[in-house]
Amino acid sequence: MQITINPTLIKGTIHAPASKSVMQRACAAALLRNGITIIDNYGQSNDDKAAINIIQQLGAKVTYTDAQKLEITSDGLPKVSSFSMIDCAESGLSLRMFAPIAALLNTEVTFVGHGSLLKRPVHFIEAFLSGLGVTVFSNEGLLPLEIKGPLKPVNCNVDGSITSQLLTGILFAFGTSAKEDVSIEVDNLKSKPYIDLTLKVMEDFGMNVPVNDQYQRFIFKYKPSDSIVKKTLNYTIEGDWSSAAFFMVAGAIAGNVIIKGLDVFTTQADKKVLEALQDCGCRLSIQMEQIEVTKHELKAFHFDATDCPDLFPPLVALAAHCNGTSVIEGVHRLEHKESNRTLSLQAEFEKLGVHITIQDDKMIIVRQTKISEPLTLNGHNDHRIVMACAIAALVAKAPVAIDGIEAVNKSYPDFFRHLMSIQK
Ligand SMILES: O=C(O)C1=C[C@@H](OP(=O)(O)O)[C@@H](O)[C@H](O)C1
Ligand SMILES: C=C(OP(=O)(O)O)C(=O)O
Repeated sequence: MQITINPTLIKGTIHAPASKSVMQRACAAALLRNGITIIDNYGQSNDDKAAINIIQQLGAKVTYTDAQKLEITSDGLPKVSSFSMIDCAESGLSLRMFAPIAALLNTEVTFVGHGSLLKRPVHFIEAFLSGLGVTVFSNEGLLPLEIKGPLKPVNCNVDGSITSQLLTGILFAFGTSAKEDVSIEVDNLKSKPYIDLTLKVMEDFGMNVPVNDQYQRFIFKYKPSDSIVKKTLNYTIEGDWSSAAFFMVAGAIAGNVIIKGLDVFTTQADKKVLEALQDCGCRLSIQMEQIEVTKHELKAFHFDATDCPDLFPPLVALAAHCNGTSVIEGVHRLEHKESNRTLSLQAEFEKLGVHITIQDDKMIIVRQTKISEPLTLNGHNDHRIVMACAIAALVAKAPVAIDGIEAVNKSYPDFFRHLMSIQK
């Protein structure tokens, strides 16, 4: 599907969608909890739907209540009736988080996926799980991934340099099954705040939470598990800073946006977008109930996105409108996302007259002359590239068409409806 964005000023209020990072973790935690969990403000993106389907496959009962909530009933142990196919759609987190959880079973399960997930590596999941005695086969480092446990938690080592998502899954799996003190050594962990988020959700769900020794070691102290059914847990999914970042940038470059529904005390990694907005000189008002961003003369900024890689696309759209040369660090984190985001951002922003060069781990972004003819951008089947292009198009000199806009369904199905609602 294609959309054409005409350059325009914007003004209005957006309610941030539910965080898919929190929602998918809450699904995992509800599966591993013995009792009923009622989820309010549940996510409805494709990644959220993938996690809901997966926990059903792994034995949880999920119903949608009249009060627009999600009720999840589980006896706390993943289970499958016989050979089972677990479909992660395009969600990297669902694959990497549920693989160690499904490995707790002694039944064979096969993880499959679609679209961009078919190109994302699984060799590190294979290496880690087979080191723990799990039988694992991949398709030469790609999906499908066959797993047959049972995984037994023992002292182990995991590489955190490509992604934090596998560690998230290991923490959930160990938190539910450790029968003695165990520690997980982690090398070179990236995306650290996502691990804070995992520990926070584990705590909220009453799980056995490990001690975090400077993100290098996670130590579980044995807690005997009780088999009694716990009382119903009500859990609300907080708003998503990663999605909201696009509209904050839109306010900074093209008018005025108020964003509601965000927790300013969150552990979400992408709250760090506020630092870039502060540095570039837009007008920013941060209150408990809302964040307001208003257009102003913008200057170049320097930002380290190593631990919040999803901010690259919106921050490139911001840098593209700043005077001077902006630098964003953490380029090595971009290769294994829905597209190779370094290449996608370079290709599409070049068409908009923005020059992006790479120096080792740094992305250098320089605004050049704006192109005054209508042009067509490619979304690279990557939701964040589509959203970055759409925001940048608000301040182009001519109409900009964007192909493949359905990719936004992965994280933010309402993105274009929200964007239309604030165009003046
Ligand atoms: O745990 C999570 O919810 C996520 C972790 C990050 O991935 P990496 O740990 O691979 O950087 C992030 O990019 C992804 O969108 C969501
Ligand atoms: C990379 C992303 O998600 P995931 O890795 O969970 O597919 C994302 O949402 O940008």
